[in-house]
Formats: sequence, structure tokens, C-alpha cells
Amino acid sequence: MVGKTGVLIVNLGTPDSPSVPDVRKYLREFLMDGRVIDYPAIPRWMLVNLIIAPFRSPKSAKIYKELWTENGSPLKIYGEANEKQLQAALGDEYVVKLAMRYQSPSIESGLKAFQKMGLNNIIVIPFFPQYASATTGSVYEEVMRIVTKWQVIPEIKFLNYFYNHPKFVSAFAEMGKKHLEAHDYEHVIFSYHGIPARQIRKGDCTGNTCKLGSCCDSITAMNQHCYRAECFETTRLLVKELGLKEGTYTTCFQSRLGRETWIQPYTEDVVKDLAKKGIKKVLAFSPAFVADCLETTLEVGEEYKELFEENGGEHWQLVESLNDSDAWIELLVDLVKE
Ligand SMILES: C=CC1=C(C)c2cc3[nH]c(cc4nc(cc5[nH]c(cc1n2)c(C)c5CCC(=O)O)C(CCC(=O)O)=C4C)c(C)c3C=C
Ligand SMILES: [Fe+2]
Ligand SMILES: [Fe+2]
Repeated sequence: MVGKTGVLIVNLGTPDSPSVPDVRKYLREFLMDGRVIDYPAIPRWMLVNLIIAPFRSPKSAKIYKELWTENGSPLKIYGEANEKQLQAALGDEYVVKLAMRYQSPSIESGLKAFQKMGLNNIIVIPFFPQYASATTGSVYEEVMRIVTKWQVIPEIKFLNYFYNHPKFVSAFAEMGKKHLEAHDYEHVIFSYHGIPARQIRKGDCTGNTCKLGSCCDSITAMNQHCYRAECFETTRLLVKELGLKEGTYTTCFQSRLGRETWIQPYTEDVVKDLAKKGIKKVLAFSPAFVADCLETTLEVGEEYKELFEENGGEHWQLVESLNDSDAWIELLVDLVKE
């Protein structure tokens, strides 16, 4: 191999500001991605531009304003920190660039910077522990859309997932242990971002159609690309590392959008059921995210906390994400070098 290696770290993306026009622009780009709303182009355009963007943008802008810090959106702040931390950890044989799948900095700007430096080896690390077509798949598609137009297509390695990497599991477990040692929690929930159930079935090329039930209870050669099965495996590994007892934890799925059936159980149902059963103290992990963002801080940390308390719960705690922790950077170094 001649020259340096480019490392493109890619997260989902966030609006440029919490203003309604910027949130609308972000939602439009994000939801017009055919891997996110996987409808034919015309119905998708109508749904996004005539319904979701106009009605959701003001509501989303309001919650983005709560999340925003003086330095911007947490997702981007942690991404920028990770870019510097990983560059320092890898040294000058590598060039690390942050990109966002939607909005800025774009994947195209990162790849063009590598092209200008003459780098012919690129490693793409999507910041999604579990593979989903809407996230990791979309990052690949965007990278390929760009480089396939180039005269010289560089050698590119893609990281598909890291939901079961021992350092991912131990890094998240360490974040939670601090809380488990400080407080006597009765139940732990593992809340992952949901996806439409249909997208799981559509991704099943093995003929071993996922029944969205106990078939996701283990990873086999036939279901290893099933997002739901990967989430359950992350839970199992975390449960083992944390030493949790059977019956004291639940895996669930949050952030449902629209009328379709999404993968279940839904976090809001689990939260209500736990509170109604008399569970008073819950610790909540969100291990589909490596950085705190709208979906962790506000949805899990505040909305589900309110729901829990409205139904009789007393103490709810979100486990912070990997953010700018040393353990996350050590894992990233391993992912690059492996
Ligand atoms: C685990 C990663 C994610 C998956 C899988 C995912 C699927 C998915 N998301 C939507 C719709 C929305 N997601 C929104 C925010 C958002 N989603 C992820 C990650 C995954 N999404 C992150 C990290 C964020 C937060 C970004 C931030 O700026 O903090 C939003 C926008 C917020 C809102 O208006 O509620 C939408 C909309 C779909 C439809 C989908 C699967 C098909
Ligand atoms: Fe999302
Ligand atoms: Fe399954």
C-alpha cells in the first residue's frame, strides 16, 4: 500500500440550526432517501413534501431548540471531537474526516478531500452499531454514487456493523455500571431506534423470512443481516457483561414514524407496562446510538421519563452514549486496524 489511508467516519446528520427552515431542509433530504422512506419516488415525494415536512418541521424545530447548545447540535459536536480524537490516536499514516449522511459536512466533501490528497485507500465507518438499510446501507449507496463517477475508483473498505464487538459491549456496559452501582434499579430497558417491520422482511434475502418474534433470539447464518436480531444480540451481550438477571430487562424499539407497523415491542408500551406493574426505578440504555442526540437525550431521557412518571414510575435514568469517551476511540482504532 502506497501513501496514507483515508478514514471516513459517518453519522446520520442533523439540521444546520434549529430554525424551522433548516429543520425542514434536513427532514426533506433525510426522508427523501429511498432507503429511509422506501416508497416509489412519486408517493414518497408527496408524503415528504406535502405532509411530513410541512407538519413535522415546526414540532421538530421546537425540540431541536431544546437540544441545541451554544456550540450546536450534540451529534455534530461529538462527531467533530471524534474526528480529532481518532486522528490523534491513529497518527499521520491516516487522514480522518467526519461526514454526515444528510446535511453537512457531506460525504462528497470528505471523499473529494481524500481524492485531492491522492489517497487510494479508504475505510468507511458508519456510526451505526447494527446494520440497517436506512442507515449503514444508505451510507454505502451514497459513497458508491459518488466514487462510481470518478475515473479512478479508490480501494474502499466498508464496516457493516459492530453490534457484537467486545469493545463496543464493554464501552456501553461501563457507561451503565456507574449508574447500576449508584442506584438500586429494578429494571433495565434497552431501547433501539425502530424501523418499519416491512424493511426487515424486505432485507431478508435468505428465504428465512423474519417473523419478528423469537426467530430474532439468536444470530445465525440466515438472519445475520436482520436489524432486529442484531439489536437483541447487543442486548444479550450487554446483559451478560452487566450480570443482569432474567426478567429484569427488556429490549424495545423507539421513534416510530407514520402509520405502518414498526418492529416491536414499542418502547412507549414497555414503559407504560413497567410503570403499571409497579416498577419504580428504571435504567435506560440506547445502544443504537454512539452519540447523544435528539433520540437519546430528549426521547429516551425526557419523553419516556415523563411517560413513566405519569403512569406511576418514580426514578428514570438514561445511560449516556459513548460520545467522546476514550473507550469509544479505542474501539474506533480497532475497527480501523482490523
Ligand atoms: C440507529 C440508527 C437509526 C435508524 C435505524 C433510523 C431509522 C429511521 N429514522 C427515521 C426518521 C427520523 N429519525 C430522526 C432522527 C434520528 N435518527 C437517528 C438514527 C437512526 N434512524 C438519529 C441519530 C437521529 C437524530 C439526529 C439528531 O439530529 O439528533 C428524525 C428527525 C427528528 C424528528 O423529527 O423526530 C426522523 C424524522 C426513519 C423513518 C427511519 C427508518 C426507516
Ligand atoms: Fe431516525
Ligand atoms: Fe427474526
